[in-house]
Amino acid sequence: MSDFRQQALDYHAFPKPGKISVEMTTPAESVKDLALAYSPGVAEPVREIADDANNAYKYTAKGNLVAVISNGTAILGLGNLGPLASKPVMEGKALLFKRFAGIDSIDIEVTHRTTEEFINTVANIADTFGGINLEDIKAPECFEIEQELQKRCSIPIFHDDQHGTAIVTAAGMLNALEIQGKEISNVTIVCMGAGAAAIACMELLIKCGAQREKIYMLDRNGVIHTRRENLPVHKLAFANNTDKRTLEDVMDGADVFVGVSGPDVLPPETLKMMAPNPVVFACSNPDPEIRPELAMATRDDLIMATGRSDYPNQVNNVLCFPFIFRGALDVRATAINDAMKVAAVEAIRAISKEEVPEEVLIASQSKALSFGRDYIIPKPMDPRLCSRIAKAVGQAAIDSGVAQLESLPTNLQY
Ligand SMILES: NC(=O)C1=CN([C@@H]2O[C@H](COP(=O)(O)OP(=O)(O)OC[C@H]3O[C@@H](n4cnc5c(N)ncnc54)[C@H](OP(=O)(O)O)[C@@H]3O)[C@@H](O)[C@H]2O)C=CC1
Ligand SMILES: CC(=O)C(=O)O
Ligand SMILES: [Mg+2]
Repeated sequence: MSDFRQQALDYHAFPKPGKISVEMTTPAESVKDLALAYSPGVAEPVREIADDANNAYKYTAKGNLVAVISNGTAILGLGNLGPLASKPVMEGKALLFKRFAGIDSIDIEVTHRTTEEFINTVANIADTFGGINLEDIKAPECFEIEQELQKRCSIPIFHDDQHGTAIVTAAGMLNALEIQGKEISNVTIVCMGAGAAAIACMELLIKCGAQREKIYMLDRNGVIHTRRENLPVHKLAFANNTDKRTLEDVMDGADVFVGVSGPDVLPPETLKMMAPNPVVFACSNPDPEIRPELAMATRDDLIMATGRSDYPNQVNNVLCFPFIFRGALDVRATAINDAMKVAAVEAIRAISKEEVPEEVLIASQSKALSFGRDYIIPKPMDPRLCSRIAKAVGQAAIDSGVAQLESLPTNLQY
């Protein structure tokens, strides 16, 4: 067994199996404590909440609690391995919520027969939480699930693989294009993958100025074009009126490659075909569409990003989901809307251009980091992410009318 594989398994097995636990926040030592915490004292907040549901934010953990919910149908780029196998990833997301944004989070893996059954299960438990982060649910079911839950629930429902990924991709892409001296409105974009992450990334890039006609999206059957039959509706929106059919056809002269598909699908010979100064986001996890070493050895004019922590330029939704939920929870937002997403994009972009604090250099084992080819986007452990993104998102929620509080709380702990 490789060293790293064993280390990863040990990390998950010790000192206790798993990565998260539940802690008490009030004393429970004496008879008096128990009388307050449980019977008879607990009846008082019960009555208050029965009178007014908003009191759940005052007397329970709801307001700082996010459920990470999956059915395991698209676990990273590993595929449909079922709900239980997704648990390490979902515990990981819960760990990241706590570590980076102080949000208590619990993972829930749902076994279901139909999409409707999944939706009913989540809708029926939604009131327990301040927000729901849907994770690793494959397309096309993820679209119906998110839309239906948003209709049925009064808390933010956010499919991280769609919107978290799109927000970080947009922030990184706008910065990378700026460094490469290219305008988003002029670039030709190849998107490998046509699922949850791909559709949301391309839709947000279009909102940021990219032209739909200049986007070529591919799935396992090659380029998605207008003459392909039986395209599902989410792919139809990206059907390009083109004679190009293969990855090579569309990569010839392309400025941007976004990979949200699977491992090793971008051969070096194809990378060579791109226009000068290209941007390559190979974001499939854990194994990217092309390994950075290979890409950098193939040409030296590219900006390269992956979804991984162990290379420069980590384009990964970890830079978004803890902080966008922090902002949403802080103002009791009922939804996460486009205004909040754009606020997150801008906040992430801005931090990338500022001086990097010493603690971030130490945590990322870097001697120096400054805006440029190898630093297009902040490091996840940058403490500015929480305060800056959360405040921008909270304010956007207030301004766009989805916050239940009228202003940002004054006692924020970050
Ligand atoms: N860095 C990050 O932050 C994130 C990265 N990702 C990565 O993106 C990938 C997709 O995730 P997600 O969108 O949630 O999953 P989905 O199951 O919703 O979509 C997967 C898509 O990838 C396509 N695909 C898979 N393998 C290949 C291949 N060999 N060649 C061409 N297309 C392929 C599928 O094609 P078809 O439609 O034909 O089946 C499908 O369109 C994963 O690797 C995941 O790790 C996802 C979210 C965040
Ligand atoms: C990062 C992530 O959410 C994924 O790869 O699915
Ligand atoms: Mg995911």
